[in-house]
Amino acid sequence: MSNEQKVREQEYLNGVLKKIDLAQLEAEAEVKKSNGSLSDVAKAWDDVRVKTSTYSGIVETAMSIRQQQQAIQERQSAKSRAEDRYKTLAKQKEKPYFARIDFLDNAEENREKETVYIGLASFADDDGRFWVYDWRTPVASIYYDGGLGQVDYMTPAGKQTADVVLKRQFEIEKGVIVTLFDTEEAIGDAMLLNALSGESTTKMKSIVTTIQKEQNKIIRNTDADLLFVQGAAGSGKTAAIMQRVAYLLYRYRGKLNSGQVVMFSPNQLFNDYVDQVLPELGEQNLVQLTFYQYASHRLPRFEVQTLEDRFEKNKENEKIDHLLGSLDMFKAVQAYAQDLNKSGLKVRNLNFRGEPLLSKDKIRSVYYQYNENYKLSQRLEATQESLLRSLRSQVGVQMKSDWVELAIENLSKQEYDELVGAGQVRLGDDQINDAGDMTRLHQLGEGPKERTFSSDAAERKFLAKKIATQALRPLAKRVRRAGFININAQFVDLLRKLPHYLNLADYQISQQEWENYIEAVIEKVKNRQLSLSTTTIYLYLYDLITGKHGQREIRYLFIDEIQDYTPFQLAFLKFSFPNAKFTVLGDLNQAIFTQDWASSLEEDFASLFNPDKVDFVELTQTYRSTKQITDFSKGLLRDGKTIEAFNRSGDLPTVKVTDTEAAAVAAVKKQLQQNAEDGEQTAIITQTLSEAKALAEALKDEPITLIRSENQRLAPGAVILPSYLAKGLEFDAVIVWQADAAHYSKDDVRRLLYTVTSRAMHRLSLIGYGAMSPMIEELPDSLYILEDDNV
Ligand SMILES: Nc1ncnc2c1ncn2[C@@H]1O[C@H](COP(=O)(O)OP(=O)(O)OP(=O)(O)O)[C@@H](O)[C@H]1O
Repeated sequence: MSNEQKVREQEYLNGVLKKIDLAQLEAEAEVKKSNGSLSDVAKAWDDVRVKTSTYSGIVETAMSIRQQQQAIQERQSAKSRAEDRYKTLAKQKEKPYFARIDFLDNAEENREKETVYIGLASFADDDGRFWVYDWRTPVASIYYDGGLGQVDYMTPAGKQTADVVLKRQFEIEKGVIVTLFDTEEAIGDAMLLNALSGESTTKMKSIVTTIQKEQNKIIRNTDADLLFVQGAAGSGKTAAIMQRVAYLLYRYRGKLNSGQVVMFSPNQLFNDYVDQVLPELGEQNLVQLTFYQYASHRLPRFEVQTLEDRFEKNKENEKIDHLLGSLDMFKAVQAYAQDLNKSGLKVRNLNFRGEPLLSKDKIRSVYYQYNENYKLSQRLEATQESLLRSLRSQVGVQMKSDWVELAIENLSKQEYDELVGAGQVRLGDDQINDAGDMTRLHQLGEGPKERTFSSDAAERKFLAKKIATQALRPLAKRVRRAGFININAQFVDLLRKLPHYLNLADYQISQQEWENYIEAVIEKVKNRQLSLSTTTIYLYLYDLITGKHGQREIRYLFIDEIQDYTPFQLAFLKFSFPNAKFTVLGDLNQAIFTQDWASSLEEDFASLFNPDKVDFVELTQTYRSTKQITDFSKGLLRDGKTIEAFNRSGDLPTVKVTDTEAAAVAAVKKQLQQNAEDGEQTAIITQTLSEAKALAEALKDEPITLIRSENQRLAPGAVILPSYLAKGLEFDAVIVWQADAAHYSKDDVRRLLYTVTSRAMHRLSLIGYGAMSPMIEELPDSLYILEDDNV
């Protein structure tokens, strides 16, 4: 790169910065102006005359209040627009752009060379000249999608082709170009290497300057209803979808807001880890939650199984879990619910004063009096209406009953006043808040009013009606909430009848095993506990019976770590978010909950969508770890060959197996100190929580934080955490604890070992005691350094 070119680029940069300065001054003036006009409008409140003596006066007052409100709203939004612009400009001033492309647009006849600078946001001056283009504009796609020469890119008007003649990348700091280089590749390795060599922080960063071609496909996909991303650990799946959200919010600005984008993430720690990416890109955060949070929010009275419990304690029922998580099960629930249209609804009596007022039989006969063409939801609605009518007619019956008579006699003065509404001060002028209040005031007339009755009988009737209505109100509420349906009994009934809807033998489950399982579930339900798979079935059944339509306003749904979901859960999410387009990310090699059947997940889920609307992207290149760490972790897998390490070099992983546990703890301490000296943030990853606790106790003199629950915050400095909480996260250095034969020898923890080792960016140490893990022993010696056990 000639010096002359560098000087010219710096001149361009200076020009941009000057324009940004000007624009910032304007934005500042705009903020001030809107502040001023806001206070003018506020003062105008004094001019609003409150006229309440005549109806036209009230209407006039209401109109001027409304106008006032509108004026304030307009000024307020002008103010926040100006403030947003000011903030964006301030950010742009630090680093207005990071790349430049020169190209000839094949669509244009005279084919003049165009130059486009690409940054985090567009910047145009008052004359409409674009100095910088947002990375999400169609033309910016050229930068990510190819090297020099012909490149296709998508615009809202269709596919375009450009002939790229220059790609230049910049590092700008405080208004000065630090480095710049031309590249022929999509994104130069040098830039990527630079981006990847940094230290980890507790927050994920945006990757816009170095988005890779395959990731760009994920980010800009707008066609698919289901976009399935399969990618190795550290291949940037999460990074890509965070940028995808920013892209979608930009592309559909005005039609889509961040509240309509939901992400299901593996744990709360992960939510914390990624929550800066979108704000860094100038967008608001999306809604993030875990499946556990979603389910337990919907079932507040149940204790839904936690991650810890799911991972550590519930491994005995694999066959049954397989069945409960299957699409067969999903369809069986549907078929069962369909049959409830004919018979079989489980209801409970609606008791009043200890007696059934609306008995089970009565409710059931109402429910089934409608013809078979009714949907379950219509049937329920019609039943509710009918039961509410019965309750209303009960008011008349109850009014004449002895208990009401007694209640009237026993009324205290205060209760009496409350019932008749006597002595209450009517709405006075001092209580007028808005035009609605004023209209009410007009209708009520003025002054407090005592209620008088024409006769004792009239008074008694009035009181009796009030008392009976009040007493029946909780029952009406239960009817409205469909509280007469005995959903627990219904759920157990579903499990009992399941063999009519699917073949247990397909899942190698005997009748006896199934019955035993049902007994265990009944016990759990009595204690208000549900496993994650049963929770989903329970919710689905409930939604089918009550006709819940799901959250229609959600437009995009992201599911990270999809391999830990069951097909049932996914089908349920599709049902619950009927208008959402799905982007799901997974790595079958990191399936730590669902094990073997994870391999059919992709197919199962895709079968729920129109095949023309399903896209699949595979990411094989990994970015997180050094080549040495990636080669080691992929070596642990039976079929890890397709994973390609990015060529960033570091030390070989070390493996140390000591004779005793105490010696292994000492080795961990030593490694921790070494990492701290080298400025590498360490995570010690254990298999289970109890092991994490035990090790934390043994290391209690070290500055280290135990992360025991997914709801905890990720702390800076060294941490110790169980494997299932490390999902999706990354650390400079990882120490895998108990990496030995006693803990890592069965094949079912192979993926787990892969998952935990792939969390390391720069340094990986495996420490255990007793015998070496056979999974490590199988690896070629060249992949790691075996340290002897003298500490
Ligand atoms: N194009 C890129 N440029 C710079 N850094 C990248 C790029 N792609 C990914 N990375 C970085 O690589 C690391 C791993 O990315 P990410 O966490 O998105 O991977 P993942 O596929 O979700 O991994 P896992 O399945 O293990 O959770 C992150 O630090 C991310 O910032």
